[in-house]
Amino acid sequence: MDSDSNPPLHEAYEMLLNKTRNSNEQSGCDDDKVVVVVVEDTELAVINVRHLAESDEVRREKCKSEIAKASEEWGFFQIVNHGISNDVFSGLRVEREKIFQQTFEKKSKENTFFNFSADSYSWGAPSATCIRQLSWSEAFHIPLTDILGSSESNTFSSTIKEFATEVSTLAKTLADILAEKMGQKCSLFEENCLPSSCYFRLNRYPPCPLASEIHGLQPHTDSSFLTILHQDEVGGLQIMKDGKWIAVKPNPDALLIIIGDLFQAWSNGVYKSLQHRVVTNPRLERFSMAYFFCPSNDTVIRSCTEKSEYRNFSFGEYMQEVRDDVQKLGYKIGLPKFLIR
Ligand SMILES: O=C(O)CCC(=O)C(=O)O
Ligand SMILES: [Fe+2]
Repeated sequence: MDSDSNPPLHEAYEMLLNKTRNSNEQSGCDDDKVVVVVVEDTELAVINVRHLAESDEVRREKCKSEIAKASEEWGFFQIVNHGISNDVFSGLRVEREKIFQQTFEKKSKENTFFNFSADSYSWGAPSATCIRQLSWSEAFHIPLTDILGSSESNTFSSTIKEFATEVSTLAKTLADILAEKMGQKCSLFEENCLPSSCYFRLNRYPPCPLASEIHGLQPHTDSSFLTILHQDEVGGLQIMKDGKWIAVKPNPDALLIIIGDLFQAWSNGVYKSLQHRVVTNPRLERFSMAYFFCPSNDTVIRSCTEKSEYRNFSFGEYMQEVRDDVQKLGYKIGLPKFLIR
């Protein structure tokens, strides 16, 4: 990628390094290195979702149970035969290239061609106060309402629209299965998680010569009900299980499903919102794209169980807390703030 396109990550790194050297402030940054922990490269569950369309009920139910079990035990699974065509992904790759190749200056400004607001673009973690909070990456985080609601016609918006239509059906199918396995038949997703309330994110991780020291993306949970993630062949995604980071081997045929905070709150902790992070690569550029299955801002998330660990909250309120914490602290707190004490 052209040097004009890259965000000033090196400068941000130097600045944070100097800041750490010159100050004794701790501010949640007591450990300025990425903690090196055991990484196991295991075979993670791969679920063939074609079975959901089978006439044989036993096979259908078995597949649904696998989905629920993985969401309870891991908060993560991979799916194959998901029905989203390779053509859609090829189209997305072309558009992604175009959008990241623009100059950094252009990316950071309001973009009328792509119809994005300036805050769709982010890089490096702007409110990082120490190196541990720096993410060696850039991203476009796009509210799908900006694209689906626009009459703008260009290859970027038509490719995203096509993807959004296919992926939203998949997301809703998975969410309905998870609700059914909690004994709930509800209209929550049908009524509140419309394609236009969801988000699409394009991530780019430039090669990082300081690989062992910095994250590509700092550890976090997703604020969605669930996330559908596509990663390229480079690798770097790690998930947290029983206190260990586990590397997710790239599988070109699979999509990754990550349970987010809203499902954890809604299921009162039965489904686990998964901590994950991306580690950098010293030589290779990496890309990923994520679809966040989210409700409208005014949707109230209340547990489907009689008693809940979490108080009720609206999605809008939740996101506001997340934004405020990231701004103030450099990182997200998320669900622990909503625990009933
Ligand atoms: O790049 C990846 O593999 C993970 C991206 C991610 O976690 C996110 O965008 O929330
Ligand atoms: Fe994530």
